[in-house]
Amino acid sequence: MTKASWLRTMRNVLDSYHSPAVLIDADYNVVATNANYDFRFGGLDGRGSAKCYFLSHGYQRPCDLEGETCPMQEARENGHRASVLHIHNTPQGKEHVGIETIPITDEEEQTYFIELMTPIREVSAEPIANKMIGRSQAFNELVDLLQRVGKTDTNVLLMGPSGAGKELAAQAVHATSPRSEKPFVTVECSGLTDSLFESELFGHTKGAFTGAIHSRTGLVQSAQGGTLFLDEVGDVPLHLQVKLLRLIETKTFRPVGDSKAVAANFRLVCATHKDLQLMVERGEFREDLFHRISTFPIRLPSLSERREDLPLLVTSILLRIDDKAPLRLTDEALQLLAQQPFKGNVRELKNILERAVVLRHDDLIDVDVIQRSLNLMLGSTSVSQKTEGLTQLAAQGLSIEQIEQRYLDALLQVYPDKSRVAEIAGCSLRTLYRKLEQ
Ligand SMILES: Nc1ncnc2c1ncn2[C@@H]1O[C@H](COP(=O)(O)OP(=O)(O)OP(=O)(O)O)[C@@H](O)[C@H]1O
Repeated sequence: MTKASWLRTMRNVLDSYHSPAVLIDADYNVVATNANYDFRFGGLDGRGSAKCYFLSHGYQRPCDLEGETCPMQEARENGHRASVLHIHNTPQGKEHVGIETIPITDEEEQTYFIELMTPIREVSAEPIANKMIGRSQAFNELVDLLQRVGKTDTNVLLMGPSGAGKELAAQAVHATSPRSEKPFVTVECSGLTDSLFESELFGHTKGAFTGAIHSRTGLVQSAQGGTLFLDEVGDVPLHLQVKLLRLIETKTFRPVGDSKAVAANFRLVCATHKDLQLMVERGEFREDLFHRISTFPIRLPSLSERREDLPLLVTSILLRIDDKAPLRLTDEALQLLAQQPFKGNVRELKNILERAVVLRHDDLIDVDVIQRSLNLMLGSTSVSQKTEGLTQLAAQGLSIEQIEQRYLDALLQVYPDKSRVAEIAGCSLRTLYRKLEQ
């Protein structure tokens, strides 16, 4: 077979793939593309060939010399498939793409590589209002893990500081999974009291207890076929953890008041900002449950570990706040933001920007407005002053519940908006109302 006819055959092979695919020679030249690649990425544009690193990234030299992993090099060295996550330039802007590189040889024993590309839709490298956003190395490593585990049915434990995006990451795992067409159900574990735990999770029959006028479907049943997301799993009290363990181990549950066990079918994703391993050592979290839920642990980077993403996040959040007005920050305003420690991560950034939008004079937000927005937060030190004497309260012999009530009362005196209070207290609005009723 001549080289030309071998290449023709390879084009047919590429066309048999549903995803964008290219054929690359050992010298980084893309020598053939399939129709899907041409449609999404613009093709070779009449050129016989082009360097893969130039086509995908605009680089003048191979990716590894630009500080990125080159899947082709790995495939060449190991002689088997290699996969990485890259950000590619496309006619639609920068896009996260999963790349799988397969080494092959032609009849003259020359090595070529087939590269299959899977555009990753759950995240974005461009400012978009409602997606998980980022471009930094730390973010890309996170996306790579979410994608890999997303395709399986493995239990995932998302760890990381508050406001870093654990819930968004859980949704990305679900959206990547074969269960994506089924429900994604969140269980807010903080604030689940003894009496609520079972009826919330497992549901109850009519008349199961006083006040159970109707039967009720539990969250586990609602997640049937889909993903059950246990948020703040570290907040489940020790004596209730055994019930969770039983559910996870047996994949069955019994609605309150029902004698029959029901089969549960869900994929488990948990999240926590607590150090569960330390809690296990202290006897605050069951070791068997910890091992069950942490099959695939993923640590989310804090915002300070991915500061390069700040400008992109700012644009996306401004778009989310108002997609009609072309809101922007001056360079000086962005610099002031970049100096903030962001202990509250993306959620804190969002709050600063929301306040700035309220305070702004026009669509270009300047440094003074950002400073005023930051000052408003500093002004809320009255909250910490009000809550400072917690240890004294404990010394008075008050229970955790009583201290919690005082904390919430202090927050309510400063913030009339209960959603804001729930956000600061780190619980859902529903949980806040429940606690206030108590
Ligand atoms: N990468 C991201 N891109 C865009 N928005 C983000 C990103 N990460 C987080 N956010 C936003 O920040 C806020 C907090 O995110 P999320 O609730 O997922 O954090 P969390 O880690 O689950 O917080 P907590 O531990 O307090 O529950 C949300 O409004 C979310 O949309």
